Amino acid sequence: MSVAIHVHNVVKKYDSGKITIIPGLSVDIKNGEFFTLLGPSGCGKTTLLRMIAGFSSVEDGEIRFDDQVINEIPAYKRNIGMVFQNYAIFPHLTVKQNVEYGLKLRKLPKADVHKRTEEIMGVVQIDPYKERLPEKLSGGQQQRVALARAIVIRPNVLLMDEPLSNLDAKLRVDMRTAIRDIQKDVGITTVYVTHDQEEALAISDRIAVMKEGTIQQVGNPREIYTRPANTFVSSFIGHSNFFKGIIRFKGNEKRVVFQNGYSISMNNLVDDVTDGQNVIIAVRPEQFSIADTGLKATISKSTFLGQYINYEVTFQEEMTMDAGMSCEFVQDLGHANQFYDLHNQLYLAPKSEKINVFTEDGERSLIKGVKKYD
Ligand SMILES: Nc1ncnc2c1ncn2[C@@H]1O[C@H](COP(=O)(O)OP(=O)(O)OP(=O)(O)O)[C@@H](O)[C@H]1O
Repeated sequence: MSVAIHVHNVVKKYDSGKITIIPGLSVDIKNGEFFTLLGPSGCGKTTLLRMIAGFSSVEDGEIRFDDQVINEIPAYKRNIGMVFQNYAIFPHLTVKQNVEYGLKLRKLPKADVHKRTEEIMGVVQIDPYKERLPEKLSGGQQQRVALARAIVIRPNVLLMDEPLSNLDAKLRVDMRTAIRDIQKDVGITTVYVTHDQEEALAISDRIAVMKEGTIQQVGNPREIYTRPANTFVSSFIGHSNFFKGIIRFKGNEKRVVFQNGYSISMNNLVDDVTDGQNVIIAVRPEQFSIADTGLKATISKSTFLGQYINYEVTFQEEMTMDAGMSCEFVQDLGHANQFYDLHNQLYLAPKSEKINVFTEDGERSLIKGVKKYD
């Protein structure tokens, strides 16, 4: 029976309380949801996952599965399925024996063991190799075995820690689609850890973006990408070009003005912005269009990526947040009719309806709830 997971004010300390890794974190994960913890290395994703699993103690706060507090329940009684980066399957057992293992441990009747094993091997598509030893399987196939072994026991929750990071790029993409489909098929609450933002966007119902043991934002992939809560999320998920700017009121209209005087009208800024307020304007590489006037950019590098050309550009130093910052824009080859070489100069104009504006310290978004995106 799949459950909701409630994490309430949870604290993690190491070194007899001297180091605090998670200072008090709360998050609610819905029943049946594919929920991803995403953040840079060392931010505490694995620590949080291990606390949910019961492998790591909880110093303060509470973790509940539905209504049941599980803080003191040992890992083996939490009925959890886990999949790790290093597949953790038994090398001396065949695929079928690996999958059966957890069921036999639970002393299920033989007929049930057989039925459930066959069923799951079908779901994750490993039945053709069921008599093989793991060493005779590819990485992707081994990871399917690990997944089958984790879900065959019908756990309350499925926890996955960077399960794809040992696979090559193409297989990662295939496997993430497979994992997503299988998770929806069996409908089990899943917490997935990754530091790969593209993977998180592709696979998740919702994502929690973490930094230094705190959650910066929780939202569905589209919200996280299009409406990041602060500049950390904005630059961690995809690329953002940050410019210094200032808010100007012109009658009923609110504008953000770049340092070179170029301005764009914003119709969805929060009410508490003030005339003359310093802000940070975040423009995604794909949010620029080439124009006759706007921000003057010089091409410093161009990379052909098949469907797109990615350009690195420099703007006037005082316009960007820091002088060494790499700025980027992309040109969709399907629509572009002119291409640029090194040192070429051009004007880039941000498409204003999607631009995010943040407070000067980058901590808060100044755009308020825009619900519809094109
Ligand atoms: N047993 C431990 N004792 C002391 N510090 C620890 C211990 N385990 C983890 N840490 C520290 O806790 C922090 C969070 O680690 P954690 O493994 O949760 O990060 P992560 O976000 O999963 O990173 P990665 O993506 O690199 O796996 C790190 O700074 C790590 O050094």
